[in-house]
Amino acid sequence: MGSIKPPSPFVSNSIQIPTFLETFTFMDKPPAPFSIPRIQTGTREIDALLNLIITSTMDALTEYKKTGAGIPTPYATEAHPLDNVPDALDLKRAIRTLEGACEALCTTLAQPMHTIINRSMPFEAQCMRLVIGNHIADILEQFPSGLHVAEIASKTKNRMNPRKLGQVMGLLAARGCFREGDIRELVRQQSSLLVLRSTDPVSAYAHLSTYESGKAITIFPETMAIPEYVDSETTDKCAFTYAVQDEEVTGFYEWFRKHPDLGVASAFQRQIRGLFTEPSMQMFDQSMIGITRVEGSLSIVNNYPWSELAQGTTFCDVGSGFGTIPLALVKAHPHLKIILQDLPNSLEQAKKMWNSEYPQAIQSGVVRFEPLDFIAEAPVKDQDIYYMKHIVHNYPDARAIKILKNVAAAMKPSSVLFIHEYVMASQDAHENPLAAKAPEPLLSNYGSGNLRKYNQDLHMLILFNARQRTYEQFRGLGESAGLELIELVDLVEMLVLKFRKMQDAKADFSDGLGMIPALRAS
Ligand SMILES: C[S@@+](CC[C@H](N)C(=O)[O-])C[C@H]1O[C@@H](n2cnc3c(N)ncnc32)[C@H](O)[C@@H]1O
Repeated sequence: MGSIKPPSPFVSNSIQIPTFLETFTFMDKPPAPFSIPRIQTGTREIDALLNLIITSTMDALTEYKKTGAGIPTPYATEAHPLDNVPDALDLKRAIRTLEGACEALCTTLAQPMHTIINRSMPFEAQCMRLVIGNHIADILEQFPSGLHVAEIASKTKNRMNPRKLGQVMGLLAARGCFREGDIRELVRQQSSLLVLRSTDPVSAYAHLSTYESGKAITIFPETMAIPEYVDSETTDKCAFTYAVQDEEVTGFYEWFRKHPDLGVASAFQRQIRGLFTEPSMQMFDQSMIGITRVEGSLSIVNNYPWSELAQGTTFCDVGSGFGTIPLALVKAHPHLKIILQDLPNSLEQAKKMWNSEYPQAIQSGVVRFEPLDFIAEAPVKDQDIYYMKHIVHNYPDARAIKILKNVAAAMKPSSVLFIHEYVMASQDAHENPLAAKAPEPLLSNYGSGNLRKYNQDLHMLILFNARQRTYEQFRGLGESAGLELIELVDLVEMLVLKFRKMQDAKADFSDGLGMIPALRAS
């Protein structure tokens, strides 16, 4: 037997790999350019991944440093310093690389069977649903130093079985949610779990993902072999409607309206401030507020030159839900005038929310509420800006084009339409001029660093037979509706695509798509 050579020692180019603390102190002295140690393991790709992990960690730490709130620790129990910051684009950028690199390193070094089986057991989603539905985070919040799982179980509505709840909490603790104490059954609240309290919209979004979407994803593989479903492009023949086929609903939204007592609604209806009339839809709207926070959509408020727009510029949110974005916008830029348009029920809820959050906007007429069925009719005419977030992704192409044509019909020549959506990576890396190019050796789409985008794509598939689209697909949809794409705003996780009515001259894309320089993707 030949001798086995010992692995060569890891050399870190004369500089020791700094601990986070040392690194942070180092960065505290601005004039000194900080140098990242070059790690040499003997494998170029591994070195590159390790370096990405270090540099992106430093970038994330810098963001915490900027807030002055300090760096979160894994077991902190207080509110997370950046959880409610509307504009955390630089942190998002750092985490995208960090997650992509960490996962790439693990999947490179782990045995493939380890990776495959881990991916095949997404049990935590249903454990999360159980925990949300039983208000475990609300119970734990009353006991900052922790509570025995048997006591938690005894405080739940149906007095859950403590042993079984313990198993559920054990898995969630292993996945970074909740924290087990020194005695296994002592469970403490962790800061990340504060968002699971029933008053937090992120919790509504998590419940939607695990209950309604959970039903659909479980049955989805079967639908890929059922003749009426396999090639269906309509919302009444998707995985979700198959999962609830006994009820003969025509789609997701109809099911919601029929079930004020199920899903997201049942988990929350007693917790919400009594503002709303229709619990299921109120909770859907809550979950939309949750997703708005998670995906960082509010960063549009700080990353577009709203203040340069003329006094009285009109902004019409088509399919507004609560109108979370215009609410934040008009608070920051009171010279804008807002119209919210949605189906009558949703609009009633929106009006109540604005009345509670910003009544002066209603009193002064800065905001108006105009019912609309965007499939059957055009929105209010001649607005300066039309805005649609998470609307186009709910519909297969034919429907999406119909909706866009209705918007185009309302637009005057100077109007613009903002479509705020996830934009998928396309086969052609050059197709989307703003697509952030992931550093090597990450996958060009950042791999797991962009996981939510891919999950959202599946979400649209199973609930609506729809999809998230590529830049090129958006441009094509726009052209089919008489709209041309003239500008993009990169918000890291999502993009805003700006269209105008098709004019004789094509837009000039040579200058970064007419981007305002400050908004160009980094
Ligand atoms: C996915 S939600 C997005 C809500 C909001 N834009 C946001 O991002 O938070 C879709 C919205 O479209 C509304 N909607 C569905 N069908 C509609 C229709 N035919 N006409 C007008 N609004 C509709 C729903 O009521 C809901 O508020």
